Amino acid sequence: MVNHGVPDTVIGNMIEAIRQFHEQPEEVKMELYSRDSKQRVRFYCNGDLLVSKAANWRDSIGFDFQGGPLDPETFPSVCREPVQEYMKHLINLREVLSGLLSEALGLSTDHLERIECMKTENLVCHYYPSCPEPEMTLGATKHSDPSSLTVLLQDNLGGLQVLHQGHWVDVPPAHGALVANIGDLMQLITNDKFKSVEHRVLAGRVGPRISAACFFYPSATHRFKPYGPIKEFVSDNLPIYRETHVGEYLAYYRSKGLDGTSALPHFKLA
Ligand SMILES: O=C(O)CCC(=O)C(=O)O
Ligand SMILES: [Fe+2]
Repeated sequence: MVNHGVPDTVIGNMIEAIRQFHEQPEEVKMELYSRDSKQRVRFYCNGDLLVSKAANWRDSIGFDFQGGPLDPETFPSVCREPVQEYMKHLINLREVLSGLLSEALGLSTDHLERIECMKTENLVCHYYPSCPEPEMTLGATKHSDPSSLTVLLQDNLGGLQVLHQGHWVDVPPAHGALVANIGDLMQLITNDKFKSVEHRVLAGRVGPRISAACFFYPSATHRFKPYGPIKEFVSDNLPIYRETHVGEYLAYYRSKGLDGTSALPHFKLA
């Protein structure tokens, strides 16, 4: 447990703003509708709809800061200020977490910062409508995140589960709490010392459920920089993974969709 420093009001405003965006008339949201991940601010339903076998019961609005700052004018006005305010705090939190994770790995405090593996952000704000037959589908199918680290804000409805020793375990919402999840890139660069967490979201009869996932990635200038297991973790062990870069990792991850299998084995050395 870490004091994340994001005031309750900022969290409350953010949840409310996401709700307001998604509860606008369809035609207003459609102005931002895009299935093109190069579109930096976009509204979409099921990022993996065209490659996945089953649809997830949710809509999303994404803000992709990976290519540098976004002009706030491009944000929908209903959520402009709350999103900007929330992201200011998350950027501070990223520094704290980056230091703590480096230390937990036995590296110098600034190690992860220096290799810039969580330098940029992609914020995705989800809306899971109430579902009349929740046992027939999922809010989000089993997956691990492709990022280095994800910081997740969820409202008070619950539904998030993590896979622990073969069992799905609820991550009950705690007022004002954020959840930090290790992503695939972190697992790759730590040569499995940190494991990315497999998780899913149940669909619920009670809704809407609102959440915001902030994915931290290497900086955009490092989109094609090779990342492989950090040398400190391969001195006693063999490297488990080959080098890859964010461009390649995300392209493979997206081509697969959230099909319930991890993208990481594809990058394993034989
Ligand atoms: O909505 C949630 O709690 C989880 C969202 C998530 O796993 C994701 O966006 O990758
Ligand atoms: Fe996720």
